[in-house]
Amino acid sequence: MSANGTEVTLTDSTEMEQRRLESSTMKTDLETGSCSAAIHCHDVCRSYGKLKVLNSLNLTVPQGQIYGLLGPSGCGKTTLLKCIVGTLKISHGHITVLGKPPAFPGHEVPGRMVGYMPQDIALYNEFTISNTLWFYGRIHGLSSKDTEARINFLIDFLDLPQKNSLVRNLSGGQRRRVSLGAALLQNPQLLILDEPTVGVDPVLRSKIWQHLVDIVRGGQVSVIITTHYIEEARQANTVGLMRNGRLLAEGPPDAVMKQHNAATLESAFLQLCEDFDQMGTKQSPQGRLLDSSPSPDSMRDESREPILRNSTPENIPKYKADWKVRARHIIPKWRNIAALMIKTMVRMRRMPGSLCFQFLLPVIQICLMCLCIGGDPKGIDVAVVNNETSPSAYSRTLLSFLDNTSVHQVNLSHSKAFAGIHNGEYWGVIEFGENFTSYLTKRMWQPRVSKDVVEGGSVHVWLDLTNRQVALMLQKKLHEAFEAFVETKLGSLSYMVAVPIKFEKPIYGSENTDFTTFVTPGAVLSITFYLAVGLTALSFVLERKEGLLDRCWVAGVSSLETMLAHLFSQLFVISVQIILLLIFILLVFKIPNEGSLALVISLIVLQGVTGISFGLVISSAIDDEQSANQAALGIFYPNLIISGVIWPVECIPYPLRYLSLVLPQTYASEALRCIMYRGWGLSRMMVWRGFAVTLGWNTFFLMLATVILKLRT
Ligand SMILES: Nc1ncnc2c1ncn2[C@@H]1O[C@H](COP(=O)(O)OP(=O)(O)OP(=O)(O)O)[C@@H](O)[C@H]1O
Repeated sequence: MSANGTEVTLTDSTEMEQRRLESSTMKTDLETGSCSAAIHCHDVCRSYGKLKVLNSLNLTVPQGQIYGLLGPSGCGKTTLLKCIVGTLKISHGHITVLGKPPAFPGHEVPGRMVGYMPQDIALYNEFTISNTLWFYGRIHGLSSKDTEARINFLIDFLDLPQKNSLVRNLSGGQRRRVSLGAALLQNPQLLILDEPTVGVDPVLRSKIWQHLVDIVRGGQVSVIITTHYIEEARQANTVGLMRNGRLLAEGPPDAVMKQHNAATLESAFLQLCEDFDQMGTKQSPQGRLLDSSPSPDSMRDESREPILRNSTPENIPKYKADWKVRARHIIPKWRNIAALMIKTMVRMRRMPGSLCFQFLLPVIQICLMCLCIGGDPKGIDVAVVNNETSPSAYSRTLLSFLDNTSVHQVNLSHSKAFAGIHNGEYWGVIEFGENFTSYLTKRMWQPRVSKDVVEGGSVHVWLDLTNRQVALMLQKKLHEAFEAFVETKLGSLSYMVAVPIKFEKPIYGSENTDFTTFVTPGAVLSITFYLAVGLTALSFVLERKEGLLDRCWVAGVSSLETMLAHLFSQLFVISVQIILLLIFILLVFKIPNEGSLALVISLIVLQGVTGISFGLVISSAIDDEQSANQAALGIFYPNLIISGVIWPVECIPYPLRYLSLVLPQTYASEALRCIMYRGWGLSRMMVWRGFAVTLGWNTFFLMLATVILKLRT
């Protein structure tokens, strides 16, 4: 069938001839990059799970033309555009864009050659219009002068508000125009615009179309545009009418209308849909929804090939884009990393509250920990039953040595004291017999005494052992009080009643070491690690959800560059956090540091990097904030508990202890304790092992995140 000189129906034989041509000329064209079509899609299939969205689709966007891709909502237009720019992989078929498959090594698609405006707004809300355009200008390597000139042109052309206006304060239509501006910025050879005119007033819509007509006039620029306003696509050189993942027709708008004797493109499209539905009902009652066929080829249905097709011999594409390789530039570009880092800094500056919170949160956490964990309990109520009445009785002297900040003595009768402890009012009962002083004197001075003397000369203590920390403190305070009492009464002879075990000066650490001292190094590492995980895990998830990651990728930013830029920016935040943390633990809470401060800082920074890398893994693998949060929170307690941060690893039962040892913070916490409390350096195994394990995890997480991100973009 021929509607005019350029339109022919594709037959089986021409299809076969085309395939033959494709395979024979593939090599040459990949090498030269020459192709008369700006975009050529051949037999393209793409599914989301069982849902077949693109179904053996063939499409050709001629060089230097506007191609209007039309179709009802959900027919697969956006999916097709994503496959064309390379953010989605196709499951079957071939695509060439400007002569080579998308993401072909060395090809600037994705990159400077393509301007992509996704359907989602995909703009950073904290940016101004100017920040947005500068950001893409940097990525495309435009000079400052060119960027400035293009920004001024686009602001004027797209009728944008002042360039210092924040994106978050713009209306939906204004944002869409900024997004279009970002796609037009570098004057790309190919423009891929997904519904650029939605929410744009008719005057501006016609201005945008006029601009597209102007830019393709020279024959160098090609445009593929999707729109819901079918009639506006009459200004396109070619339209493609899509339905259920297939192209129903492709050709100049007038020819499409003429062929269907329709007065409007819309009615031509309606008629095509009806024809297609009739054919579909006869041939396939199930339609296209369920992909039950294993072979895409077997699903080819030639009767559903485009009814109109622009397929002169010159624009039959000669390629085969069977490239599994999605590598682009392997060596990261500093230009892209710098652009992404500047982006993060600008966003941080625009959110001072959030930045302060990020800086202060670790300090608040460590302060709370040092203040609330590890100290002695205070003001513990203890019932005292003293059956001695004399003011000079030893019992009174002994009680006077009991630390009264920790122990609050309540003098009671025996019955009231026991009633109180049973009612939970007191943590213990301390009782002295009526002859305590005389019996104790006998015990001190006489070598042999009866059991009754020993009994009567003892302090009797009943404890509520339901709170181990309180009970241990009471035992310790009673021992200290007794030692002080003996010292007072016996002076230089006090050794006579001392326990025959003498604790000499400690080799490492101080005699007054407390639980806070043990827990602080591990807590510092955990806090740094988890804050980094939290901040990172969400950032990528949100960027991906808003289409920002895809947009950067299409602009030419690789996964590795995204990772490195995020890592470097977060290092800045971590550095400030660590400086504040160290000031507080060393200067305010006086936690000792016998070792090298440089080693302490390095280990904490490296643990922060471990947190960032792990956050990157979470955000690369998970798509929504809730699941990312759950993953980050889910590992928090198990990791904290079995890393030996709060309780020694030596208490962990065996199979779990092996797991504990391979976790990122177990050896690192031990190493930090060795540096800070033993003053050890890198020559000690316990120190270098902490560094080695941390570095190992960093490398593993970063590689894993890069691979996941690469596979998923
Ligand atoms: N990530 C996804 N996972 C699963 N299904 C998806 C996904 N993205 C799109 N789809 C489905 O694929 C089909 C085609 O979607 P697509 O966004 O390509 O349509 P469209 O033609 O661009 O629609 P519209 O004009 O409304 O934007 C729809 O049925 C949609 O629900």
